[in-house]
Amino acid sequence: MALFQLTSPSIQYSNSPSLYHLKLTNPHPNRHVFLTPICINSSASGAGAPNCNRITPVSPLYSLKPYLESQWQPIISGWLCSAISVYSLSQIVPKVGNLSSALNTVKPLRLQSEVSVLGALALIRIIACYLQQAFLWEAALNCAYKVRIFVYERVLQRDLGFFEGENGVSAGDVAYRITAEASDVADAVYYMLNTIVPSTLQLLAMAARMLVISPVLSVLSALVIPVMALIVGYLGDKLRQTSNKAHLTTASLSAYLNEVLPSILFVKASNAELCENIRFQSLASRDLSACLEKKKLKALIPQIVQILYSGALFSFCAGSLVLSRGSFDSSAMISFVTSLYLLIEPIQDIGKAYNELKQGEPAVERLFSLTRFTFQVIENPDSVDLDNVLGEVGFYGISFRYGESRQLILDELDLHIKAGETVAIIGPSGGGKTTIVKLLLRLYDPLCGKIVIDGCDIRSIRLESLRRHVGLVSQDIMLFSGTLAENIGYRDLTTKIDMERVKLAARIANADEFIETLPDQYHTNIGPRGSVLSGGQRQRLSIARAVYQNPSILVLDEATSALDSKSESLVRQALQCVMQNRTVLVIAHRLETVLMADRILLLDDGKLQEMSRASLLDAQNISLASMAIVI
Ligand SMILES: Nc1ncnc2c1ncn2[C@@H]1O[C@H](COP(=O)(O)OP(=O)(O)OP(=O)(O)O)[C@@H](O)[C@H]1O
Repeated sequence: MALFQLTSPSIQYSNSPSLYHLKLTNPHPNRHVFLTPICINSSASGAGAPNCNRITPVSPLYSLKPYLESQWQPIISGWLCSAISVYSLSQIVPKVGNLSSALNTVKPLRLQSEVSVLGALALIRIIACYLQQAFLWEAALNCAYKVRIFVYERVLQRDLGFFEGENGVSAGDVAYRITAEASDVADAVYYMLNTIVPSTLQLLAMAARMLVISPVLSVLSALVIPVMALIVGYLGDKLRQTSNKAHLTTASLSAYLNEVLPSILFVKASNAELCENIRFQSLASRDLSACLEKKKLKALIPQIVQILYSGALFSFCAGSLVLSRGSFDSSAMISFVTSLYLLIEPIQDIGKAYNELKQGEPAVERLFSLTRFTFQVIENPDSVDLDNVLGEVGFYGISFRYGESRQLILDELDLHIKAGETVAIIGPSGGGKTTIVKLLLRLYDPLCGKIVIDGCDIRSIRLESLRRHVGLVSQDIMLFSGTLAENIGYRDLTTKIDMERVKLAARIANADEFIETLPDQYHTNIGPRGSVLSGGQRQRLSIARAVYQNPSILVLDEATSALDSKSESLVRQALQCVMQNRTVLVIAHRLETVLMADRILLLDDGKLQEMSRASLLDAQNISLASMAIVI
């Protein structure tokens, strides 16, 4: 996480009333940071006070500036090639005129030399054009690559609250933005780079040549440009709107697929293929209409440019014949018309680039909107690393709720767990047991109260250090495509997985017995989300992963819920072994697992109360059952 210090004592105003500049210094100078410029619109507040509710980006494309700057080398190379290409084109045009007079005079030697010079120039232009496109695509794709990397890094930094709850952003939407929309950004950047210099150069070169031949006709032909600009501008704005709509419909399609396909087992078991087909068709048809509208508009803009300019070309050709009678020779006439024709090409390119930019704008905006946020869980710049953790945990006066309008889930809750102790928390479904775990991992911060580990407030511990010392076996088993070893040694995935530790962890979690029966043992690929494994095997694998991490505090959130009784007893033996050297917080619904704990606490109405084993057993069939506690 990059924290910035505001060094300017006050906000400085620029000449523009709608822009404020903040001076920020990065206290981590060795870390590369991109800032997204924003404009704070103060018009509603008057007297220059910034209205923080009305923060809008200066322009979505402006966010790309630092990425473009980092690609200056291929950009300059591409533009140099375009200058060579335009120069050769500007030499070709008069040569075409000369060729026509050479044809008239029928001088074979002159004809031969004109043809060879023209051929050489054409070859130079072809090579330069190719290199120009290659360099500019390199810059555009590198730019999109860097944007992707940055956006994904920021997405991973976002608080858990961004991904869950009623306003949570779906994984499919995020995936669509980082894949497809980032590709749209590459296209927009390419067309922008290809227009700024190459098309402008060609336009200027051809316009200069026309001016030399006939200033009057040139000025007349230039009159068409403002008319075109107005029409294209209007259509471009429409294109941006339809493009935004198309991005949203495709993103919802992607979000839908990301939600349903991982649950294919349930869909099939519920005979829901037809229903899902209907839901998909409805989303796909909305996407179809939006994309069709966008494509039609995209196809229309260059055609309008072409019609306008072809009409102009026709009128000017006819006009030039009348006006220039006697004043143009045939070669000047051919040069003028060729220049005019070649002037259309960059104008069309500008039209296309404008299309791409308008289409890319919403993509850039949606991508960078993922990166603009304020942390809810803030890491204190002075936070410390914990080296050796004994595992004493304390919750003092903790209150918490998800969102201001919601009711309290935890209400001044107190909990003290001694180092090395195993505590089981039971309680009604939805009572807040998992929420306690989220708070311990600092995935959310409590409204009030404090949580301490070995006497140290977790707000003053570096998040990475805190989460290294607290291992979690969660309710939803999270496994990734890859081998068994990669899943167990997940912590060291990008460094070096210690195979000895992997095997030891698998043995402790009683996962080794099934792993060793597999053909590739620890190197067996477990498929998407561990689909080749049974529920019990997946659960033991996730326990092995927590054991590999060797945390001082282990949280088992219903870790044995998916096990059959044989596996559960195997895992229970394993857990007993794991529990010996660490603090364990068990959230369990199974009586056997609960009874493994040193202490049992009941979470009810946001508060914890201790239960004796005897009362737990007594109450098993009466009051606990009436509180909807599953044991
Ligand atoms: N991200 C969230 N946004 C809004 N509400 C949430 C969120 N996560 C959980 N809740 C709500 O908070 C309450 C407590 O949830 P929690 O998952 O902590 O319960 P639990 O005791 O672990 O339940 P279970 O035993 O069924 O897993 C529930 O009512 C749940 O609907």
